[in-house]
Amino acid sequence: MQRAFTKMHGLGNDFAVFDARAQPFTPTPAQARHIADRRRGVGCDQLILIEPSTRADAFMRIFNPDGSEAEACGNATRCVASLLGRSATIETRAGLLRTRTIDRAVRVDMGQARFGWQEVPLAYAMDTSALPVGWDGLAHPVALSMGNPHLVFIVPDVDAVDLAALGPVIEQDPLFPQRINVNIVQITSETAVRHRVWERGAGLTEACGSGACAVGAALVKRRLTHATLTVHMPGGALLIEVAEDFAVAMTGPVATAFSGVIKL
Ligand SMILES: N[C@H](CCC[C@H](N)C(=O)O)C(=O)O
Repeated sequence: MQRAFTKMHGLGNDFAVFDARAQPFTPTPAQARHIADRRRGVGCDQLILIEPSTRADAFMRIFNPDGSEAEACGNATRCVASLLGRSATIETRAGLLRTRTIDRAVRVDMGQARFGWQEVPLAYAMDTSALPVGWDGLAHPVALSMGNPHLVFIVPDVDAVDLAALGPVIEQDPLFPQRINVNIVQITSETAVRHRVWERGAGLTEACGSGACAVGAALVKRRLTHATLTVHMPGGALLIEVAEDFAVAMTGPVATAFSGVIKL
């Protein structure tokens, strides 16, 4: 079987996007791993499927390179929104997301950050605004869900953290029944931060949209920054706006690299 795809990225967080609205396609975990493989397949941080939806302009499914399916993907939501036109509603497992494309930037209402321990989820009850846990100098993170699970550690210097070593250990800790995305953030001013991420099921990526939203919500929860802030990641920056009810909006660029066909 041959399948056409569009290779896109949001700040270097890259995706193989398959439009499955006309031709249904559900990759097996092995096929998702093959497509994401940067030597044997297309190569991407996530495989994205656009499917029909009865509630929105499209349903978006998200597969990590390890074959696991995720509930949310901020950067891919911006990419798919840019394919659907000026303002679109996209349904994911996390719910309905409203998007608006203004020139080359896309704004996504990513929904409310959820801080309940069962919403993250954690394996048992804890104060999610400062978990009483630590790993090699990373301590007292904020735990929350943006539809997908996130941990946010506030650190003095993001470059001093060996995230490649610590990320997988924390991601797989039994405290997180569905594993977790591991974010570290350094506050550089009231309205700007530096962010690095170890993504669940994907590892280190250049940027993480839901992670940037989680960072904004965590810092506002801890009253450490302004509610509108710029999150700087290795691949570029996102504007994050956190509302009173912890609804989070994210605005940033998208790019299409090329189209292709892969044999499965
Ligand atoms: N690895 C994430 C999904 C992709 C998130 C990221 N690429 C984004 O832009 O939000 C997870 O398993 O929850």
